[in-house]
Amino acid sequence: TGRTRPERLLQYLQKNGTRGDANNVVDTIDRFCGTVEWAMNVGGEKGKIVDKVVLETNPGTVLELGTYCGYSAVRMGRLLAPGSRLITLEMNPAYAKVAKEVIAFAGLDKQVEVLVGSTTELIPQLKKKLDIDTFDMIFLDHWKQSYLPDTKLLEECGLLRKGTVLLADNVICPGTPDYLQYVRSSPKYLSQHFPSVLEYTNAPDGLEKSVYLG
Ligand SMILES: O=c1[nH]cnc2c(O)c(F)c(-c3ccc(F)cc3)c(-c3ccc(F)cc3)c12
Ligand SMILES: [Mg+2]
Repeated sequence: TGRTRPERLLQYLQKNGTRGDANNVVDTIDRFCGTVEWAMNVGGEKGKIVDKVVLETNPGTVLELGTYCGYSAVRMGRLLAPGSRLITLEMNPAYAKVAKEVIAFAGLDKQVEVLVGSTTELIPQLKKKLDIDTFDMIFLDHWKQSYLPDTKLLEECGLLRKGTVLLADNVICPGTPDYLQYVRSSPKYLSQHFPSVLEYTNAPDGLEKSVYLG
C-alpha cells in the first residue's frame, strides 16, 4: 500500500527481511525488484562487480553520488572494514528518507551517512562538514548528465588523491558518453570497462572503473 516505489520496497524489506543482516537486505531487495517491481538499484550482476572493486580497494572512505533506496550503500557498506565510512548524497528527500531506514535496518547507520542535497551544493562542503580530507573511492550512480561536471568538481575541491578509484554505474544504459570520453582520454585517469547487464534485465549495461593518477 506504499504510495511510492521506494516506500513499497521498504515495506517489503521490513516484512520479508532480517533486521541487522546486511547480506539479507541486499538479497531481499534484489528479490523484490526481480519478482515484484523493477527499481533502479545497481542490482545483483553489476553488484558482484561492485563487490570485487570494493574488496580490492578496501577503502577507508567512500563517497556515493545518488543514494536512491540505499541498496548500493548497504552493498558496499557491508564490505567495509570497521572504522571505515561511506558518505552518500541524495537530492530527493523522499528517497533519502527511505534510504536512511533501509541502511538502519541493515545495521549500517554507524558506517553510512546520508546527506540530502544536490551534489553541486554538497561536494564543496564535504571537507568542512566531515573530517575527511580525500576519498579512497567514489561510486557515481546519480544523474548521467552530472557524472562529468561532478568529477571535475571533485578534482577542483581536492577530494581525490593519487589512487582514488572512481566506479560509475550505467555508462552504457542509459549511457554517459561525455564522462566516458573524459576518463578514457584524460592523462589523469587509468580507465577499465566492465561489461554487464542492466539491473534485473538482460539488457546490456556496464561499469567504468577509473583510477585517479593525480
Ligand atoms: O537515473 C538513474 N540513476 C542511477 N542509476 C540508474 C540506473 O541504474 C538505471 F538503470 C536507470 C534506468 C535505465 C534504463 C531505464 F529504462 C530506466 C532507468 C536510471 C535512470 C535513467 C533515466 C531516467 F530517466 C531515470 C532513471 C538511473
Ligand atoms: Mg544506476
